[in-house]
Amino acid sequence: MIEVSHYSKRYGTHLAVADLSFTVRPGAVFGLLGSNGAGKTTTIRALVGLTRPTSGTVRVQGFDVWREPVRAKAAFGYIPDRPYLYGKLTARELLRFVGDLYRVPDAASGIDRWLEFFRLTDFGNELLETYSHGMRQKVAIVAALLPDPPVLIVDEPMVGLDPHAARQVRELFRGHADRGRTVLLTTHSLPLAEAVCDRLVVLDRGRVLGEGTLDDLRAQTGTEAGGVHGDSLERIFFRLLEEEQAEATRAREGAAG
Ligand SMILES: Nc1ncnc2c1ncn2[C@@H]1O[C@H](COP(=O)(O)OP(=O)(O)OP(=O)(O)O)[C@@H](O)[C@H]1O
Repeated sequence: MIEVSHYSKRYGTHLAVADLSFTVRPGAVFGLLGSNGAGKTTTIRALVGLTRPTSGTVRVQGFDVWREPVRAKAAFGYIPDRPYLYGKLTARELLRFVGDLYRVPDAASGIDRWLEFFRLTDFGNELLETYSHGMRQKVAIVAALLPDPPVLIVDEPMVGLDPHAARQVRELFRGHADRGRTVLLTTHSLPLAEAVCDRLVVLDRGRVLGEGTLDDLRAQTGTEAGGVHGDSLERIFFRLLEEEQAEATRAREGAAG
């Protein structure tokens, strides 16, 4: 379970996220969407304890990430957009380290299974500094999933993955939620969001433009109803941005006139 309540983050005078609230329940995949600079990574960084909220609270599995960081951090796996992996370790060494840290039972056979799943078995004993970007991304995904965390937090998961791996990862996230876990992801990939997310928040410049299921967003934007003929998320996303821009223009003209 993830609970974000009236979260705001200010960098100097710049308000990066303004009064954001949402809840992600077990069994759901929740998507955080938005343009560049919308505040997605800022929100993720608060959820994983890397930045302190200016105001509001963020909770993971009921633990306030700032007040009870160790308990909160034990409950989630985090896949960052640019994962840092120790280059002088092999993939197996890194994953054994993660297995020990989270006290994963029978980690060795889990590691074997994961390496095989991502076609990395032949490279398991190579140093991570020799891995390609996509291979590193796969290792970061395995490191987050090896402890089978109740909550999975993912920032831009598909960057650098080939189409086969991208499909595997999509199915992994859906499967994780379907086993009663909680998944939150940010993405620029509207097809990914459309394929796996139960609910979405669309952010722009730190503010919420829309929230809900795809059908809720269709209703909010007056786009076509759901089902096979329903509007795609892409059209809804652009409609929300257009509405926001039209409103900003009206406000500017009102202020000028
Ligand atoms: N450490 C920081 N110091 C100052 N401003 C920051 C910092 N981190 C982010 N920002 C600002 O906060 C806003 C939101 O940035 P954020 O990285 O959360 O966006 P994003 O939605 O993840 O964008 P993208 O899709 O481009 O990754 C931006 O205006 C950015 O310039």
